Amino acid sequence: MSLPDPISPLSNTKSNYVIIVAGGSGTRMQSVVPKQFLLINGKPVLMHTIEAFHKTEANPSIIIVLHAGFHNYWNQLCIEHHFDIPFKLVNGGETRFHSVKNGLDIIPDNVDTLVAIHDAVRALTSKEIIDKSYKYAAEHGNAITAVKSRDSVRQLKNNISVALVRDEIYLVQTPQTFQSAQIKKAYLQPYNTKFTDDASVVEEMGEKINLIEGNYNNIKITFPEDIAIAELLMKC
Ligand SMILES: Nc1ccn([C@@H]2O[C@H](COP(=O)(O)OP(=O)(O)OP(=O)(O)O)[C@@H](O)[C@H]2O)c(=O)n1
Ligand SMILES: C[C@](O)(CO)[C@H](O)COP(=O)(O)O
Repeated sequence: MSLPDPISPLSNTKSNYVIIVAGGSGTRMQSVVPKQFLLINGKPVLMHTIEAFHKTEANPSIIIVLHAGFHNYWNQLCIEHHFDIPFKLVNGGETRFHSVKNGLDIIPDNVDTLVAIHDAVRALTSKEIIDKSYKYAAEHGNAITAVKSRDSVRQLKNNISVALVRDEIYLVQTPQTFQSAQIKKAYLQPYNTKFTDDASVVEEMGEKINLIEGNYNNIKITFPEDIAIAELLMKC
């Protein structure tokens, strides 16, 4: 376990990175501590997420983005749970965009590498999907995990709803993995509220966005009932 050291850059000892963003406050969860610290089957959500990346072939250097006020709390949790996977802690930002940017800042500029960006609260991603995303991004510049909509979809505009072609609708998840030069350049752009994920930031530069198959179990833990759902899904 590394101690909080938010400013020093990482040395380039490995070729892959993952930035796990855990800088949110979880307002919709309405829990006493932010949802990334809640327990799934006895272990904090964030630890499950880190473990998912640690057991991959990509074996990335792990950057955790957390609000400064929670660094000590997290380090205490690591001691309690005997959690010894190495990581680097970085301060969270005002929005998800700013948190990702803080993570990117400690990845050296002069290194041609791959960077996966992942929500701490998507603890149910899989080893296979993570490895596939690094491999695909290495060949094509980026790889964005997504699943096809299982429901019919309508768009509502000016009080008129229109059916969309369901087979053309994908629901976007994380990991979203990029060649480092591409994602670092994209995050030099000023913040825009339309940036709801990393693909939308890269797309703004005119880059093609490549979708790869995600998994339906990879829910974003958002509302109180999602903890119970995640516990069940993890046992499946
Ligand atoms: N300033 C922020 C806001 C969000 N996130 C992270 O981005 C991911 C997706 O965000 P979301 O599910 O919206 O988390 P919260 O912002 O915590 O939740 P809420 O919107 O309910 O407040 C989470 O892992 C969250 O910790 C972050 O790192 N920094
Ligand atoms: C990045 C993301 O998880 C892709 O689905 C999602 O856009 C995050 O959205 P939020 O508004 O930060 O919950």
